[in-house]
Amino acid sequence: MAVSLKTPLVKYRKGEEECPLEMNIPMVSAIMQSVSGEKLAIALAKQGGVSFIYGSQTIEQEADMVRRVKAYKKGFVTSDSNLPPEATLGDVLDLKTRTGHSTVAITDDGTAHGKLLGIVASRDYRLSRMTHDLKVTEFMTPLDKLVTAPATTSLHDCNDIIWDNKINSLPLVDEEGHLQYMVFRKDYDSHKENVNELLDANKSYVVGAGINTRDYAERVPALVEAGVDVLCIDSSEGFSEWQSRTIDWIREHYGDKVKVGAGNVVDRDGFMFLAKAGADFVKIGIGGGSICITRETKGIGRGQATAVIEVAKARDEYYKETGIYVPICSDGGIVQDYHITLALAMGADFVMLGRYFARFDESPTNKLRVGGNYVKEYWGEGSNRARNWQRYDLGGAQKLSFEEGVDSYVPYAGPLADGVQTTLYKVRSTMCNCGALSIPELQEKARLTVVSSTSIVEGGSHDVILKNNVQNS
Ligand SMILES: NC(=O)C1=CN([C@@H]2O[C@H](COP(=O)(O)OP(=O)(O)OC[C@H]3O[C@@H](n4cnc5c(N)ncnc54)[C@H](O)[C@@H]3O)[C@@H](O)[C@H]2O)C=CC1
Ligand SMILES: O=c1[nH]c(=O)c2[nH+]cn([C@@H]3O[C@H](COP(=O)(O)O)[C@@H](O)[C@H]3O)c2[nH]1
Ligand SMILES: [K+]
Repeated sequence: MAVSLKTPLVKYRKGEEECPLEMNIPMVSAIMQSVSGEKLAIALAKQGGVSFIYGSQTIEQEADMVRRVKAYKKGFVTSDSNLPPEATLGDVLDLKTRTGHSTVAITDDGTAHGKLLGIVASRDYRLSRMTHDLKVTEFMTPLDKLVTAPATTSLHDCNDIIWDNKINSLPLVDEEGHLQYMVFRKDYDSHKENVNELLDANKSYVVGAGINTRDYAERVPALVEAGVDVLCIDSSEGFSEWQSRTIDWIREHYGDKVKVGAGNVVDRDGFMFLAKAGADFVKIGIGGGSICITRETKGIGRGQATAVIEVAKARDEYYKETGIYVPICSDGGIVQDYHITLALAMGADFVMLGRYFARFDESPTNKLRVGGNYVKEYWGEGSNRARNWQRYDLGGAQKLSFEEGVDSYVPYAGPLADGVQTTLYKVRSTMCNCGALSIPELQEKARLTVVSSTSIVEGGSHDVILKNNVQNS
């Protein structure tokens, strides 16, 4: 389909200059422990969107996650299964159970970047003939019998070496013999280009990170140093002096070079406040998230559609007055794929999703089997589980005594790439129905109408006996 889902992530003088940071799809992942870790960030950037790495962790941990996303090289894997030469067959088997990987690098210090001594793969041992206390050095394929390549070898050449030598994995070593990466034969298919992938000028994946309105003077420099592309202040309350102070501090120290979104707001005044404070984008949504109980606990918030429609008007008004287009993001509450299309039609430039992404393989949480179904864990940033990492307080040392989010399970949904591609196929298809080949065109052409509850029932399958539900006795 010739439909473009390109959309601006940060403000720009529309009509006069290119947006300095655009996405290829209108999706970002929520600033949450249970959603946006480095794996999800890489998987989403491959599809053309951006993750905001969660800020509810130490500055060092967050900066390290950003650094690892920026350092990621497609097809080059940092080995997660490594053992020292003293290790035994028993250790190999234990490690295999833990990582699920059957290729183990034997390095002098047992780390991913130690001096490479050999490789153990399944074909190197026979459990029926060997005891668990046998040393790996007795049965590994030693370095002098291994095919390796210099760390600077291109992925294309690595794949040729793998095919020519009929091997399953190729270790890449630096000049001192330290292991740098592994390239695996089975990953070959995923090495092919992703047409939508979102890269910076150095061909690294684009990644965002969440910040707060307290430790920004330390956190922002660490994230910038790690190579972050865009920041976002993570809070339920954007219409606040704390946020303008945070943006002021960033402008004072970095000018416009460091991009920072702010939020959340739910009305015109909130948007105008943040736009004037200098936010690069503005995030909308209080209380609508699937794990949010803010409206129930505090009685604040607003219906998501009402909020998006009002803020979109304010954005257009601000653009008319100043020539600056400040993109807006609808955050939370997306359940059906078509809700994304609706949010865009109502004027959002992109959407932020938590529950949606938490369901995929790449989210950082455990996959469990509950009641015969696979699920993944998903918890709110305002839940005790998330807050326990520490920062939560009300100005002083006193801990908040009530939760604003829940801890939950969501149905497991497989790999992110498949999920996102299916979702966006539907979005594009609806855009075609509306005669729109781009998001701005959708915003202009889509006709929104209020529906009754009867109409919603009518819209689903009804008054038929679904074959799936017929019990065969
Ligand atoms: N979108 C939503 O509806 C909601 C989202 N959340 C999520 O929960 C997490 C926590 O959100 P919030 O509770 O809004 O966090 P927050 O850190 O923005 O605010 C917590 C409290 O600290 C105060 N505060 C902020 N900066 C301060 C400073 N520099 N000095 C002193 N006091 C300061 C605030 O006024 C507020 O009372 C975020 O991840 C947020 O996205 C939580 C509730 C609702
Ligand atoms: O009231 C809340 N308590 C929480 O604990 C909480 N954690 C996240 N969020 C917000 O929910 C958004 C994700 O929503 P979805 O799961 O519906 O995509 C996120 O992007 C946040 O805006 C919270 N809101
Ligand atoms: K809710």
